[in-house]
Amino acid sequence: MQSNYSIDEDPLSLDRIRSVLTRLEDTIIFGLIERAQFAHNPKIYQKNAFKELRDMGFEGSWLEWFLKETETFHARARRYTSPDEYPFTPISELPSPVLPPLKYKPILYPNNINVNPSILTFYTNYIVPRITRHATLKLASVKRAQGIMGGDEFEDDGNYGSAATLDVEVLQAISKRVHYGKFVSESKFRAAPGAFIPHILKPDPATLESLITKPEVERKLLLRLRKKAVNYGRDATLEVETPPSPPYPSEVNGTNGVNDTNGKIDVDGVVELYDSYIIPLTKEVEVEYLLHRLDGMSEDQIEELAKT
Ligand SMILES: C=C(O[C@@H]1C=C(C(=O)O)C=C[C@H]1O)C(=O)O
Repeated sequence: MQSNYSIDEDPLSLDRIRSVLTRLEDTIIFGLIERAQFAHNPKIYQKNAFKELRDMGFEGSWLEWFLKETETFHARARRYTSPDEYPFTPISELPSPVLPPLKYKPILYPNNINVNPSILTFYTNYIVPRITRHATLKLASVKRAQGIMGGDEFEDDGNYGSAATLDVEVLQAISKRVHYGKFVSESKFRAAPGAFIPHILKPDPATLESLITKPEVERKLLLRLRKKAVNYGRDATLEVETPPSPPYPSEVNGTNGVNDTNGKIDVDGVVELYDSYIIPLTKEVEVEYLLHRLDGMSEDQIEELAKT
C-alpha cells in the first residue's frame, strides 16, 4: 500500500512509518538487482576522471554529475520541498521549483539533518563493488577470452550512463529510508517526551540511542530482508520447487536457513548493507533529530511538554 504521510490520517503512527520502511526494502533490493547487472565501473565514482566533464567545468565524479543534473530537473519539478526527500546536491546549487510550493502539514520539528554525504560514501566505496562483483568477474573472463589481459580486463563495461542512472535510483531510495528516521523519532518522542527530555537537555546520545533501539524489530527486519533478497533474486518457475537439500541451516546465525548463491543478487551483501550501514545511519538520524528536538523552546514550554 502506497503511504503518503501528507494525506494519511495519522502520519506519525509507528506502524505506518514502519510500513513505509518495509516497502522501501523492495525498492532498494530491486534497484540493487538492476545495478548488479553491470560491472563495477569504478571510473564513474572517481572525481575528475572524465575530461569531458572537466572541459565543462565540472570537477566531481561522473555519478556526482548525474546526481546534480537529475536533481536539478527534479528540483524544478518541486521535489525536495517535502520533509521526506533530501538531495545529494547542495540545496543552494539547485533551482527553484517552476510550481508554487505545496503546503505540508508541519509534522517534523525544524531541522537541517542531511546525511547524504555518508550515504554516497558507503554506497560507492562498499556496496557497489560488492553487488557488482559477479558481473565484474564475468566481464573479466569474457575479456580474457578475447585476449584482453591486465588492467583493461577488469571492472569496466563502459555502461556509465546505465550504471549511474541505477545508482541514482538506489541512492534516492536509501536516502529516503535513512531520513525517515526523523519520523520515527518524532513518533517516539511524542509518545513519551518525558523519557527523552532529560537526555536532550543534558545531551546523552548513547542513552537516546538505547531508548530508540528496538532489537526485535531489527532482527525480524534482517530475516525478512534475507528472504526477500533470495526470492526477488530468483526467476519464478512454474515447477513445484523442492527446498534446497541439507545442510540447510534453520536459525543459524540469523540466516533462518534462507540463503542462495544462484540468484541475481548477493544476498549477504544486501543484509550487510542494512546491518552495517542503513540501520546504524537511520539510528544516527533518529538521535541527531532528538538532540535538536527542543531547540528554541522556552523552559516553560519544555516543562509543559515533560508533563505530557
Ligand atoms: C526505525 C526504527 O528505529 C530503530 C531503527 C531501525 C531500523 O533502522 O530498521 C529499527 C528499529 C529501531 O532500532 C523503529 O523503531 O522502527
